[in-house]
Amino acid sequence: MAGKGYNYADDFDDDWYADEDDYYEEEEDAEDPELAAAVQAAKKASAAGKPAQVANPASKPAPAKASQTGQKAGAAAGSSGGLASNGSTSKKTAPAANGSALALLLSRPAEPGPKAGQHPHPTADRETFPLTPPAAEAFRFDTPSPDDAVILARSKPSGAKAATPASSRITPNQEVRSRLGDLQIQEPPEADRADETDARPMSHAAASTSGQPHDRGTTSKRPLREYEAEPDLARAVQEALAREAAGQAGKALLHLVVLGHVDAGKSTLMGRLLHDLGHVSQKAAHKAEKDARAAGKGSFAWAWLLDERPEERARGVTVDVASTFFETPARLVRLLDAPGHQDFVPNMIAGAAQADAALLVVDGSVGGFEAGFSDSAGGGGQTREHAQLARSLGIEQLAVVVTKLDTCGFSQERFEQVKSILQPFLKLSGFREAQTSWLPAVGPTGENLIGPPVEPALAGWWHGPNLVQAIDGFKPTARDASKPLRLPVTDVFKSARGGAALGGRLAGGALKAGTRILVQPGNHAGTVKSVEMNNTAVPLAMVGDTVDVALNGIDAAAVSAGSMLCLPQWPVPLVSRFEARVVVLEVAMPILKGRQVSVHVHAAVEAAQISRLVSVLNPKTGEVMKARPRALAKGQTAVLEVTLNRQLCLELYTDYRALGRVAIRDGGRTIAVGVVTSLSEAT
Ligand SMILES: Nc1nc2c(ncn2[C@@H]2O[C@H](COP(=O)(O)OP(=O)(O)OP(=O)(O)O)[C@@H](O)[C@H]2O)c(=O)[nH]1
Repeated sequence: MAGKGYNYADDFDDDWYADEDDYYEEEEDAEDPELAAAVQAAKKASAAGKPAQVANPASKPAPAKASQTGQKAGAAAGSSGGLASNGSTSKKTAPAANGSALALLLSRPAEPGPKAGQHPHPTADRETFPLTPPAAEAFRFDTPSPDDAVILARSKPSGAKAATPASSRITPNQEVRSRLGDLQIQEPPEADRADETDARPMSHAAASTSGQPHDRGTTSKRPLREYEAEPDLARAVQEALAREAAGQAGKALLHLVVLGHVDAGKSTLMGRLLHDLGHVSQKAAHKAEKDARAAGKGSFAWAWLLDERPEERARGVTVDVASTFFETPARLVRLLDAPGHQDFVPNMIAGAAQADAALLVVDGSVGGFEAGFSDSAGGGGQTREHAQLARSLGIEQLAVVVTKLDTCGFSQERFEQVKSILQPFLKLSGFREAQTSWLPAVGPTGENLIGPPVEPALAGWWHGPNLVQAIDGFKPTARDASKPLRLPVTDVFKSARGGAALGGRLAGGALKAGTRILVQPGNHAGTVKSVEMNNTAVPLAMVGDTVDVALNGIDAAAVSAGSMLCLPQWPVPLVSRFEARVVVLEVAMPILKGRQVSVHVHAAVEAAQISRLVSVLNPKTGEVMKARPRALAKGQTAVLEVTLNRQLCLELYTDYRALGRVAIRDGGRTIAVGVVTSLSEAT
């Protein structure tokens, strides 16, 4: 059954799939009658070609109708290509009230996918999503995250088939040293080291039955550890890393994403911060204020400053994650500002996938916090989804900024109340207390942004960090330049002479003028003409850098967000199918085989189908609890297989963490998040 280059771990034995046609003919789960009833309902509906009315095992009392169901014949609506979008783009519309989950689920359009003639990887901002009320309480990550499951499974060699032979274990630093000689490598933080080291062997375990490295397919079969950079590139990297290690490379660059519910005050906070740090001219500030007032939105003046940056208009960004640079005393910060509305969660995913750390902005006003933190029953705020997605996308460092306390007399009690509610949730979502800081701030007046509070009612009790101090407390992700080049494209520009310039953050390797490159999908070969960082020409870009790369030989029309820049000798896998180890989030109905979804990974979005439910795992040990489950319910850790409508540039999580994290969405809600454990390359 396994396709070419498709390696299951022992756990995922092929014979699980042997009786695929009898998939629904097996006994129901006696231990879970509601789940069984849901599956039955979905099966019947599937056979009749109409939506199923299922009991929702997650939110027990409310029956809900499924608009998409598991199906034997694979005939779910929209499976053959572009899926409908409802075209809703309203940024400020409040999410629909809970109302009738049944009616709303039925009226829910499918997740939008690429349209005919559109590039396989539409940019995240082109996606629009309906306002869908979630039907169950948000998933509480009171079990280990997918990362933790990987680590736990890996750390249990005895009995756990996922373990890798010790001989094949190479720590990242060993790899780097063997590649870069005696170079002084900047040591990653303890936690990162453990994570990387633990995660690496699991890739073999997850992807191979033989203990051999994962077969990366027809075009990219060589194990990454065999990669050696071209001598001149290796030398340039070596020198750059040495300069950084010696502290001669200037301030470290931090990628920071700003998250939070709609209207929490994100743009106002950051607009005011840019102004106070001297990054905005008085003229621009006055213009933003005037424009905002003229539009009858005077209170949004600071937000307009951030939302309408001139460079964005000039460059025509293709991923709608506003991005700008600013400097603090200790850091050069690339700011990624994600809109808060649920329609824009895909943009938030694209932003968070590039970030080293996050600011989670929460509205501290009475009622404001409650709306943003509400679960599905209360309308479904984005605070929960953003926090869970951010952690699932790899963000470990968080500062929670409680805004709008000026509306309640800067009440310390209110601040503590918000913290006491949110902190346990964040902990359960996987954020460590030691890596989470808290602070109050008021965007419009600049309280506690770059200095201590001035307002006596706040200064009287707040003696903790201000916003800049919180940002300076974040550590940039350590660089590991030992792998081949991977640059997921987030921006495409046309240069004056018609050539292509691509923007994005390097997820692996390095490049410089003269480097021969390949753009996938499409097999477009070209050469790097020049590299710019923050609008300044630079001689070299390394993993972690955000750059604009001008190319010779590449037509801008052939590239779009979600494409990948790589080396011709080390092409990125083009994948038509993959397996992922996921945590099932808040699902209104169980996930069944055949469900139509959209897959979000780095800057790419692709329509897909859940083609197999491989196993349910013990979240604590990573061991298989049930093979070929009939359905996946909220909170379960599972392995599932996804078949993409079109090819996608994808990597194993253990090879490139940033490129192997996946969010699976349906109907405008994220239903599962996890890490890619196995690839099936396109033939
Ligand atoms: N009183 C008060 N109002 C604030 C504060 N921060 C923001 N606001 C107001 O809240 C409204 C929303 O602010 P934005 O900055 O646009 O919120 P946002 O989170 O960026 O919104 P989206 O981008 O739509 O998600 C504006 O009217 C701001 O003036 C604050 O600390 N106190």
